[in-house]
Amino acid sequence: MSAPILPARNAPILQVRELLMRFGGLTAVNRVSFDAMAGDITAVIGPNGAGKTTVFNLITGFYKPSGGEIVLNGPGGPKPLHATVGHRIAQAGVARTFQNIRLFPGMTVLENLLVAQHNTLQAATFFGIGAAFGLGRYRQAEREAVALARRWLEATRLLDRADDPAGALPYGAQRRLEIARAMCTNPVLLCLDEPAAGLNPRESEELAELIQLIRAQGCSILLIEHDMGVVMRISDRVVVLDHGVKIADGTPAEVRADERVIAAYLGEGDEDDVPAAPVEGAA
Ligand SMILES: Nc1ncnc2c1ncn2[C@@H]1O[C@H](COP(=O)(O)OP(=O)(O)OP(=O)(O)O)[C@@H](O)[C@H]1O
Repeated sequence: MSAPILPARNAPILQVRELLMRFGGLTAVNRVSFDAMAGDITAVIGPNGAGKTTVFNLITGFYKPSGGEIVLNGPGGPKPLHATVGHRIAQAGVARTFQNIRLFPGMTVLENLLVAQHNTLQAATFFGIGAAFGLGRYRQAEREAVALARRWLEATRLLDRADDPAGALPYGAQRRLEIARAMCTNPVLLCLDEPAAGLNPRESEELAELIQLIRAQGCSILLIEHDMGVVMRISDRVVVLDHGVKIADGTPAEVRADERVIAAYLGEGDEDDVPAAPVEGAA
């Protein structure tokens, strides 16, 4: 598998410009602009209803914006995601996970990862014709798909559960499987929507390590997360939304010292979520 040609670190992998999303009379995302740098973990945070998931849904093609631009600087050059249909966005190298886990619970763990590679397998086998005739090219593509799945099962510590139904895994393991499935599409940008939701502190710590491992392998990450311990520890840059508007954008240290950010969280009654620094040595 040849490595995709990507922008150098410190060049944007994703450029969001004046992004606008209206639902009837409600402006959920109001002219938001930010860059996500190649090789970075960029967090998008904000109180409930700030517009975070809507931004993700716009980047990944679930919604079409009312205005503005989203450009991915992927292996094939700049791609205007705002004018690209959802499955083409996935093919361009953007993968995502969801707030609510969306696996195939009756399929095995391994099968969930092979289904994620369906498009690659089809393309390698002349849309299934090769498979029907048992062509070598199909078997080769299948071997590569299983090898990629095994690699991510190892990274997510799920290899020993490969043959179990996905629905039988504990919650934290299902969250890791969702990430493994997204990584089996070989993305250049991974969008994680609240990956730490429902995890205990040890699982959150392991998740933070997994996200850092993914970044170390050259995949840029966009992260929505309410767990400020995770966000402040692993993010290179933090974008803060409030009522659909960007109110801050900077390093974790800059953002947590920002008066507007503190006021936005306190104003929403989410005092527990105020982005304070993680306490050293805390469990
Ligand atoms: N499909 C939709 N139709 C109408 N309104 C929507 C739709 N999706 C989101 N909204 C509204 O847009 C606003 C932003 O919602 P969004 O889910 O993006 O916020 P969020 O920051 O992800 O919140 P949370 O942290 O609670 O998940 C909210 O007022 C929400 O009710």
